[in-house]
Amino acid sequence: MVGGSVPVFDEIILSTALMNQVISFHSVSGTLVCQAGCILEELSQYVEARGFVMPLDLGAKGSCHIGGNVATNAGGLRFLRYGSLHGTVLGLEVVLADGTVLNCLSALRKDNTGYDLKQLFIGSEGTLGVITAVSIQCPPKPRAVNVAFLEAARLLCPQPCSPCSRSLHLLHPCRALGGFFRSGSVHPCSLQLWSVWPRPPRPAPCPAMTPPPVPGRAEQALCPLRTRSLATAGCLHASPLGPKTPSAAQGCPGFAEVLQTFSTCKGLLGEILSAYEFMDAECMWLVRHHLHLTSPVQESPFYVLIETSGSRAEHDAEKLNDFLEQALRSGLVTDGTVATDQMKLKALWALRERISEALSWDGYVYKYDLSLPTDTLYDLVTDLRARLGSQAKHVVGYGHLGDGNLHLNVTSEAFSRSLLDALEPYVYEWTAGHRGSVSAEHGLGFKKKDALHYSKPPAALRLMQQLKALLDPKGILNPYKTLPAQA
Ligand SMILES: O=C(O)CC[C@@H](O)C(=O)O
Ligand SMILES: [Zn+2]
Repeated sequence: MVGGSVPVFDEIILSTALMNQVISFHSVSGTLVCQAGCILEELSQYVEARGFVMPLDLGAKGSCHIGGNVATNAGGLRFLRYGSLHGTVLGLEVVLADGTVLNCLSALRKDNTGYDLKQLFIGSEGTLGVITAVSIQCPPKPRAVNVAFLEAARLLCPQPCSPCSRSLHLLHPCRALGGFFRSGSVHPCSLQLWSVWPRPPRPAPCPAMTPPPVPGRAEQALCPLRTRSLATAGCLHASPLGPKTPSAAQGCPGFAEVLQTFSTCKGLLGEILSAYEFMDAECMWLVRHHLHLTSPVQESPFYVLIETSGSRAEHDAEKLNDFLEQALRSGLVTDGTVATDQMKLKALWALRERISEALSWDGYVYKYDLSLPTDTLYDLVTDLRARLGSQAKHVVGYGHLGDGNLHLNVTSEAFSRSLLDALEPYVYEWTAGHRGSVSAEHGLGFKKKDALHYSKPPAALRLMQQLKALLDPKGILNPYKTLPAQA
């Protein structure tokens, strides 16, 4: 993503792949101590067999090493629940540039003895030392995991109908025309719609809705009190949220609902909420077109994936039902599916996790990984669509909304200098203008190092240079990366 581990000029590649042993695991505390070359997925399987989980999970889990995860301070899909590696890593063994083995491989939860040196190496991208072993706190394995994949709503029937006043809202007559209720009724991927609830009899179509002109194309239906087709959205008639701010409502219809769903979700799911991810309609198009994945919900400008992880299935299901009921009743969400079994969970996660892969099939990809205040996070995407026009093939936004992390990706048939010039420094300036970060979770590597000053003041850059000079005076550790040539 940022070329952090890619040799560019005269580097020597150092692989820790053979350092792949678990050193110890404490079955009461859940503290895992292992060598740096252990593959994340293998560690996950190891600790899961003992009733724990790794505090991080990434799309790249099948190949990435824990040492690299720590060196890059990888974020990923469990960040919302378990936080940053700055919190879960208890200790590190690091080889310094002069060959000193710095053994700070503590397994203690509390150790307030002076500077917390391990923190310097977490996220340093190998520029200050080579991580050779990691001590990490693993949380207990949740006994119940649910994933809900939802269509963020911008469609509300202006006429409340009695048959759909509770959780059956999903069977709102307006929706009976589309989605899972089309002929066949069960989606090819066989995910059951709201399998947590019994399926009620199908109600008659709502008279307030015009039937879709083409059978099965429910997205073309027009609500008479709305001005635009459901596919293009934009009509906020009867929105449960009332008037929106221009940025959230006019800039990107539907995103206000994504945000409001997140607030509702935090309030109602509380401690069992473990992921809140979002993707826009173009992402869905890409995974469908390039990877042939099928969407379990109808066309929508935005989709959200919510994961809960808890210790008692009934308790979690009850909480999730309450949340879904509220989200559906208030019209924040209009369609969705819930999964509890492994295969279905994976199928839903794949829609989100494989966006990056789908993008790489689309052409040349310009990638940005930004931290932004959530309420303005998507404005950059809409702004760029207008700015780039037909120069770009796709401008997409997705990411870890729960962490305020936008993955902004732009594709074009081939690399274009003029497109890059339209993107940079514009994206960085926009981000700095909103007090965001130019790298939320992927680091700076080779490609983003010169953008560091957009997120750090000159004094911080100077201190970083001084630390580098102190720990690696000859500049042999991951040279040309992370720090700009001149502070
Ligand atoms: O490719 C990207 O833009 C992000 C990749 C990864 O961090 C993800 O969340 O899918
Ligand atoms: Zn990510």
